[in-house]
Amino acid sequence: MESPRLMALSPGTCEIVESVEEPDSVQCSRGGNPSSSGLIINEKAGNKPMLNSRCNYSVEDDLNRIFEAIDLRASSKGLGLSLQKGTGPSHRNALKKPVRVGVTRASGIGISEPVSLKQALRGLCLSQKAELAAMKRLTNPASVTSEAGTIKKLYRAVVVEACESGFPLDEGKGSLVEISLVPEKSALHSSEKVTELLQKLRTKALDKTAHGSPRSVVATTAKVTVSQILAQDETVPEPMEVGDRTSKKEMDQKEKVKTIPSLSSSSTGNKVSALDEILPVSKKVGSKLSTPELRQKDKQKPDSSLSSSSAGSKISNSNSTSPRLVIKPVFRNRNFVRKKGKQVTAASSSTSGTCNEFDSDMGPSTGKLVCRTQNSAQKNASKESASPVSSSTSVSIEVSSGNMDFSAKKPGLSSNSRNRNRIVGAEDNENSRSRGKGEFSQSSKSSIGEYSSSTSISDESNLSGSSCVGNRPHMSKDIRWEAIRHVQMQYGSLGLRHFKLHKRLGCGDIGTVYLAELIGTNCLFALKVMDNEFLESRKKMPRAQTEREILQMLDHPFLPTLYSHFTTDKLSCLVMEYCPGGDLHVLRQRQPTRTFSEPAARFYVAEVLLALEYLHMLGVIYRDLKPENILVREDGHIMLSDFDLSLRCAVNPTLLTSSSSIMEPTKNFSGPCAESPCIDPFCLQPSWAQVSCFSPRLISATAKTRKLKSDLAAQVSPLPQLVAEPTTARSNSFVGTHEYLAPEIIKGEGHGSAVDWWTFGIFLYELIFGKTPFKGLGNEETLANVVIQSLKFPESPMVSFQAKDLIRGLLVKDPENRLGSERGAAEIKQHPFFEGLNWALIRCAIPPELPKFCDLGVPFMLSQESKRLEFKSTGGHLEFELF
Ligand SMILES: Nc1ncnc2c1ncn2[C@@H]1O[C@H](COP(=O)(O)OP(=O)(O)OP(=O)(O)O)[C@@H](O)[C@H]1O
Repeated sequence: MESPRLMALSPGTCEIVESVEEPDSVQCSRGGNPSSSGLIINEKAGNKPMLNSRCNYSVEDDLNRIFEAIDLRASSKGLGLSLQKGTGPSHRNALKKPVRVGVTRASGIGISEPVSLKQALRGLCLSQKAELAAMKRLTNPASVTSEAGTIKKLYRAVVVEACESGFPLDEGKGSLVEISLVPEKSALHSSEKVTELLQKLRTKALDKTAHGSPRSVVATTAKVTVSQILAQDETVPEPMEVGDRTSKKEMDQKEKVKTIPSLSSSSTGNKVSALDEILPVSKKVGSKLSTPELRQKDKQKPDSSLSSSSAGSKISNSNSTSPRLVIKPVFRNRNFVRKKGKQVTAASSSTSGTCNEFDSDMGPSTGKLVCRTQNSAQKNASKESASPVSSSTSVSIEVSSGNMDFSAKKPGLSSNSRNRNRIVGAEDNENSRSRGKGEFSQSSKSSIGEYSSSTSISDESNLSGSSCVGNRPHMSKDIRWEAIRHVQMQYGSLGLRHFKLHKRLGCGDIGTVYLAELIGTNCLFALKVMDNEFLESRKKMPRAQTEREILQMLDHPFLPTLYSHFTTDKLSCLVMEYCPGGDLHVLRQRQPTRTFSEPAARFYVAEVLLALEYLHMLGVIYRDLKPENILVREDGHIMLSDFDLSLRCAVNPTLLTSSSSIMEPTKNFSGPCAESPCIDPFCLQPSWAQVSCFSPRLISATAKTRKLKSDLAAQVSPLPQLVAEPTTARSNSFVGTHEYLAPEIIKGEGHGSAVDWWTFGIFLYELIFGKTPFKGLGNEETLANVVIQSLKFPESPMVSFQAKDLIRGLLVKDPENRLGSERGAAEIKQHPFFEGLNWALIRCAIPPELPKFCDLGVPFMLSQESKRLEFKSTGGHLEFELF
């Protein structure tokens, strides 16, 4: 039977397919119609979801019950839960065996004792921040109601099925208990052009692979551009794909209807920030504005409506003949995901929504051109003068209808081109989309953003309140909160007029960032100014909204704090934490060798990893990792910035339990023994060990003993594993930066959080080797290389085996076999490259030394004598000028 929700989807808006799979938490928190709740479990069994009462369930209680149930069954047999390989539908689950966590996991949680979620998280070695994030999410009333309800049902399902089947959990052929608390969400969105391109590319790659060794493939493809491939392919008939695809599509459609009956229609709600609610509406301001403090009146506008969606949740029990209990989400079948992705890709290609933006992005905008020119000038200026604020500096913003014209004037500046693979949206128009980086970046890899509003899954319940003030525990003592509050209280609202702009820090795809001082407070902020009309006309409003929504959620030492945001009739502004150290791209170039030492790289990637882990736990797939987006704080620690290309999706906390299986998956370790039993005579590692054979030879004897002990401990006492990252979320958006794009994005196969681990691998590679691994002569070649070319390491600098092994594990082209794809950041943290790193205390670690000429000369608190900017009205344009 066709789901009414599925029918409600608008044709081609594949993202809605994703957005409708919102957990029922949304329903609960919004008092939504219970019938539209996505939960379908037990309904057929007559167990009506207790929609009212379930809001009171405690996650911990439910988890405890699960653990108790597991414990009972396990202990009654005197065995731990055992994972046995099965066949059929649940076979895949056998492959999803968690790699056991080391010693630390043995404490805190155990199967023999019921444990709380908090304990479980602790035991899983999650960093405190990550733990807080997960706890916060789970203690969020909306999440609790959803997840507690779901867990309860899962619990029932486990117990009922176990009882009915008569098989205890540890008996029979398989006892993997895999519990997904919420369904995966797929943001299906595609670029027809790129999909088509890569379809051909892939066909070509396969042909090549079939006809030669990988090495010869590499050698050949290095010279073949995508256009050449396409040109050749035009003469070659497509191999029966069309018919197949149609029938596949139909089958997929049926499958989708059959397996996802709970797809719900998306709902849209207007979101008015708490700040906006609190603040009175100022007088509407005209196009002419004069001095910032006196004449600028910001009209506080309610935030644009955010597309919200509710989602269905489905938990299907495997009807395997074996006594396995597998409770897994619909999209666990990744083949299905792929099919679905393709199907939606095909469907969306008939609509213009996505492509419109893609196309519109191709055209150069006046604003962007001006911005680029000026940026070049400014970049040069930063070379010539280390002084961040010079008296001769002039920064102006011009806002004209439809276009945003940013300009920064510095006398005597020459252009300094630093285009590195710059395109956004179209390969043939790369120069039109240059992204200025202000003084910080001297080179930039522009982000590709084929994006539609539906990709952004707005979920108000996920936002920790729209007020940005005072709800960031880790920054609660920050005087900047007080400063903002003070101004708000004094003037009733916060607006542009309360800031003086000192200089432009850089401009991106959707706005320009200024170093701004809150007048009268001496506090500095990074003020991101976006032109509403420009955003609307370029269909970039969803990106701006996504960024703001994500920023509002963040509370992490390696992520920016959003202090406030306000909207006038012309501009949208984000008041963010200012990061004075520049970005890692520039910092790398300022290293004597233009590369970071391995310890320095390890430090930076470790902090980035924690930030990504936190984001994933919040249901954010970052998608745009690159050195340019890693800003350096005053204290040398990092801050991941720029979230407009991020994907919001449901977190899919998964409890993976396996036990006696001592054959831990080694596929994620790409050492010589990763794929098959080790035949290396020097390999001392037992065949069941989870590390590749290089470990015994490279790690210390103590570390080796510790490892073996922990492995043995894990063997005796296997523990359930909580994976709280969106490992199965899916999107088909074509977003990212060429050199950093994951193969699955390029191929348009649908991607999930594993793209962040791919970019993480490229990122580490670039920090260490000073270049990205697949860069071609042009963007097309780069894309082709990403998909086809095998990974190679330069001979210099000399890099440890661990570093290379980590990169190899991350840069696995198949996302399913990529390190991190199964258990997220936890998997990566355990890699020997990070051996000895104290994750919890990394904030207190001493960061790599910053070059003296870093932009740290800008005082955190400006002196009263500092230069200031004022608004100036010039014929309909809004200008800020330094005088
Ligand atoms: N909080 C901050 N502190 C200091 N500089 C910042 C801050 N945020 C942004 N910048 C600078 O401003 C520039 C523009 O940032 P922004 O996030 O708008 O765009 P972007 O990173 O260039 O990319 P995109 O076009 O994808 O948005 C950045 O390159 C960075 O150098």
